[in-house]
Amino acid sequence: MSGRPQTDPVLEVDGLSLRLRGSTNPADLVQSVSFDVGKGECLALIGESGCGKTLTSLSILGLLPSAVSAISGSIKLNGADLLRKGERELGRIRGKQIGAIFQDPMSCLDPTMRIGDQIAESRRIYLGESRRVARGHAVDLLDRVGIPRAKERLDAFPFQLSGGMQQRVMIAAAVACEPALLLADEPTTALDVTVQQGILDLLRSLQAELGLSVLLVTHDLGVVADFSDRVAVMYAGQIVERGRTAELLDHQPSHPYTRALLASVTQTGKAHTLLPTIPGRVPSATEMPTGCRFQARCAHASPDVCGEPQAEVSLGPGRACRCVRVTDIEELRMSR
Ligand SMILES: Nc1ncnc2c1ncn2[C@@H]1O[C@H](COP(=O)(O)OP(=O)(O)OP(=O)(O)O)[C@@H](O)[C@H]1O
Repeated sequence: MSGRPQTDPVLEVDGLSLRLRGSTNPADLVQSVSFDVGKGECLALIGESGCGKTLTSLSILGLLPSAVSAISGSIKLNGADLLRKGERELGRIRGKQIGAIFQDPMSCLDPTMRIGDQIAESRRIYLGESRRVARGHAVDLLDRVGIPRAKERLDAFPFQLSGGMQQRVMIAAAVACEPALLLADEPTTALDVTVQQGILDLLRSLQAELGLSVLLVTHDLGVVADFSDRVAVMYAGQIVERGRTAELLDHQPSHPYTRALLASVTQTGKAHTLLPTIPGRVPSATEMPTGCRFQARCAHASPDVCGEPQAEVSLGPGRACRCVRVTDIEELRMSR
C-alpha cells in the first residue's frame, strides 16, 4: 500500500502475516500488513480490540506468543530484518534499538529492583558505561521525565511511586539507550485524564528532543489526533485504511469501517473517548471470511464484490483504502 513516510524509514513492515500454529485456515490473524515509520515521525496503528494491533507490535519485539508464528513478510529496523535474527541478537536489539512502553508500567519494571538500577542497567549492558556514569545518566533521565528530586529517587522501588510516576520511570527506561524506535502500546489508556495529558506532553517533547520514531498502538482517537503524524486503521488483522492523521480524522475517511468509527465518536459527542462499539463484532480467527472482513457489519456490503478478497485502492499520495466499493460509496455520499 502507498503512504510513505516523509523521512527515511526506520521501521519497515512488509507483507507481515501471522498465523495460529497448526491452523489450516488460510485467513490469518494478521494478514499482509505493511507500514513504515519514518525518522522522527509517529505512526498510529488504531482499531478495535482483537484487530491484531498487539500481535503486530509483539512481532516487532520478537515476543510473539508461542501459539502464533510469522508465516511471511519482513520487519526491517534500519534495513535489518528482525524476523531473520536469532533470540540472542533480538534481545540486544530490544534493549538498545527499540524502546517499548505499555499500558501497565509494572509489566516493564522489575518490582524487586531500585528504579535507578533499572535505568542504569541498560546503559551499562548496551552502551558499556561504568556504574557511576550510568547512574549519573539515570539521574538526568529521571529528571528529564519529570520525576521530582531525581537523585533521591534513584534508590526507590517502583511500588513507592504513584501510577503516573511509574509510567514516567518506564518511559525513562525505554529511552535510556536513545533507541531508533519507540513502541508505545496504549501508553495512556490506564491513566486518568489529567495524568494522560502530562504523559502525552512528555512523549511529544522526548520525540522532538531525541528525534524518536514512534509506533503508537492505541484505540484512543484523542491520543491519535494529539500525537501522530500518520495513521493506519486495522480491522480483523488487516490494514483497511491509511493516511495523514489530520486528513483522515478531520475530513471524510473512506473505508466504511473508519467512517463508522468516526461517526459513532461524533454521535457520542466525545472526540477524545475510546472507540465506541459498532454493531456486530470483529470475526474471530476461526470464522474469518475470505472476502472483505468487515462485510457482515457494513451497510454498503454487496455479496458479489465484497465476497472476494479486497485489494488496496490508492486514493492519492499517502492515502489508501481496502474496499472495492469505495468509489460507489463516495458517489452515493456526494449525491445525498
Ligand atoms: N496467544 C494467542 N493465541 C491465540 N490467539 C491469539 C493469541 N493472542 C491473540 N490472539 C488472537 O489474535 C487476534 C488479534 O489479537 P490482538 O491481541 O493482537 O488484538 P488487539 O487489537 O491488540 O486487541 P486488544 O486491544 O484487546 O489488545 C484476536 O483474534 C486474538 O483472539
